[in-house]
Amino acid sequence: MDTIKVVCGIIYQDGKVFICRRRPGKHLEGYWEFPGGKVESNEDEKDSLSRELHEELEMEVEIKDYYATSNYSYESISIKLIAYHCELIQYSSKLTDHDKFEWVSPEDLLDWKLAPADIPLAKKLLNI
Ligand SMILES: Nc1nc2c([nH]c(=O)n2[C@@H]2O[C@H](COP(=O)(O)OP(=O)(O)OP(=O)(O)O)[C@@H](O)[C@H]2O)c(=O)[nH]1
Repeated sequence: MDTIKVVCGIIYQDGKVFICRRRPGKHLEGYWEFPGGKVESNEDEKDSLSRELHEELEMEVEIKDYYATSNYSYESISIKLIAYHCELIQYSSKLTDHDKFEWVSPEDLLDWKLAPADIPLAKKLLNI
């Protein structure tokens, strides 16, 4: 089975975490996710995360430690979602692939309709 490697950021500001909702027309539209995107072949994961956050959100972060990896399998494809802790430097509120964003308390994360591979990352933040 093919595996898609995706990187995402667990981005904090004032104790809250950034999530955004995939816009209509996108795969997984209406689902919330930690932002990021596909890692291109031969691309470093952190470079990829910086690039995606800049392209999709005009967001700059300081990428900190590796956090965790979540694997999720569909019928014909698997997603390997690799997460890094990040600290926000700045963002512009511009959205391209998303139609909404929120800063949420970690304990409220599971109240949002998260994409399937993002759910274990949210649970790990809550130690459940
Ligand atoms: N974060 C996340 N991504 C997922 C999950 N399941 C899943 O298929 N994906 C896919 O992983 C990819 C994430 O990369 P991306 O954000 O660069 O995707 P995209 O749709 O903008 O890229 P594309 O326009 O090249 O398809 C998407 O194709 C997304 O649909 C999931 O549970 N969480």
